[in-house]
Amino acid sequence: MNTIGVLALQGAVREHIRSIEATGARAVEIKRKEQLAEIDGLILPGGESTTMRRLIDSYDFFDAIREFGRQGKPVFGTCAGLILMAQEIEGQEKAHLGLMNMKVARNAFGRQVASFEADLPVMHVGDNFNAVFIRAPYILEAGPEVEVLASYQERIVAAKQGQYLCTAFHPELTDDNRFIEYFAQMVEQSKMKARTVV
Ligand SMILES: NC(=O)CC[C@H](N)C(=O)O
Repeated sequence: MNTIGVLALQGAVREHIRSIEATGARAVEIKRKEQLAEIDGLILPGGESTTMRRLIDSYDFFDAIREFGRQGKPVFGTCAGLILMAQEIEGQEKAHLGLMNMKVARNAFGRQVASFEADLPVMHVGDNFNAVFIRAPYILEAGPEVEVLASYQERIVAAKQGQYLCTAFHPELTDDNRFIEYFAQMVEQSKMKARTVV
């Protein structure tokens, strides 16, 4: 059985746990970096990226998460998690984990439309995915190795780069489990690959 962890320092953790369990995988709240050794994939949840970064540093997660990804293990960032994964953040001198070759803008849909829903076609996932946006970022620029999975009003809102996956919206807030199932498949494939290498 595959085990997927959710970084549980801040943000929408419980909803992700529920959606992971709906795929049949085991779900674990990750509160200490040592727990990363027990999981096959990691979710960085929505919340507040600056606060989450502060907690990542105080709990010494920074290098541990980067190393987790470098081993080829899948990491999925939603909303604030997407911001954490970007190599560049508009208007900020420094990025956070820098796992994906992309530049992102925070709170990018403006105040009036801070939260909204849209039904989007998502590559590999399917049509009419109910995307819930909450003070969402979007991807301003993506490098050639980044595959765009979904856009909304010509802004990129979901992407994949190898073992890294991210969404500006919150798939864990809907009952539609197709997105998390896609991530669970990435986790399964990376485990199979690791087995054949050994
Ligand atoms: N729902 C969310 O995760 C919002 C992200 C938040 N606006 C940030 O900049 O971190």
